[in-house]
Amino acid sequence: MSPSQDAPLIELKGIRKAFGQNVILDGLDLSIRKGEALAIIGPSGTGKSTILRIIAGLLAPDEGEIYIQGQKREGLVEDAPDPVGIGMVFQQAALFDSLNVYENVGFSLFQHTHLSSEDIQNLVDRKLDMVGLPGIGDRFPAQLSGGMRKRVSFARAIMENPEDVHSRPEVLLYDEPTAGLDPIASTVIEDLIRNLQCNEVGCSTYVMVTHQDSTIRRTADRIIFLYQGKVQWEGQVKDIDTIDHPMVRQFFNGQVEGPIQVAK
Ligand SMILES: Nc1ncnc2c1ncn2[C@@H]1O[C@H](COP(=O)(O)OP(=O)(O)OP(=O)(O)O)[C@@H](O)[C@H]1O
Repeated sequence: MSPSQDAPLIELKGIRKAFGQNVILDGLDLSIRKGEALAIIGPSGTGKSTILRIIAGLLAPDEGEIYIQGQKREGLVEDAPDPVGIGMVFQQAALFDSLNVYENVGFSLFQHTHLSSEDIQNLVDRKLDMVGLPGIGDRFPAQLSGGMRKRVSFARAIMENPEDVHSRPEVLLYDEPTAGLDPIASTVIEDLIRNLQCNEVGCSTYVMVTHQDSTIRRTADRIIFLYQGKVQWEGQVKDIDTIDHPMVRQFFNGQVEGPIQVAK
């Protein structure tokens, strides 16, 4: 294997990020390989979403270097495109209240393609089927439950432009995609994330931030545990019930007492 094939797809080196006096990431190193399903876990407020925003090129670190496919990123993604597409699935993305589900999910296709309404309708129907919500295209967001709105947002986030084969990002960043969903709806989304990962030509890469035990177990291969600005533990999903790392045990057992300081 040549060195470039062997290189990580994404590499963060010595990343430091503070908001005011509050140091969130403190010399973070992280490598992500092509085809990996990585979960970043850790207590609330430890900087998991901040890492996703830095990887996506939406937020600049104060210090440190970011390499995408071996190429050093200068500035933000808006300054220079990355050599591979990196997409972020914002689960909280609000739907447009004045548009129905069909118009919301097909929004980018209406804006950026010349597809017919019928073609867009078919593509939207397929995505709604995938998120387990067939036949709701005519409804408006106000007529949906909170969980249904999240799944519609998800359907919109994974909509691809069939006129542009490159519209599908090679790396997807998921920020708490199953938060607030019931266990069955969570399973639908978890399976979908896994099924979307691999196709005939290979496996794409994703980074998952989640607090949901089922989502960690069902969507991740590798896990990093973040606390106090650094990676405290790194391992495989299969290790989480047997590893005796005190922070990992406290986290999965939901214990108040332990090395992780609980904000009271
Ligand atoms: N733009 C910002 N300005 C000021 N502080 C910020 C900003 N963005 C994030 N923070 C702070 O940085 C810290 C880390 O936030 P972040 O959202 O990355 O944590 P998280 O681990 O994803 O948390 P959670 O699990 O609760 O979603 C928090 O204390 C947050 O208040």
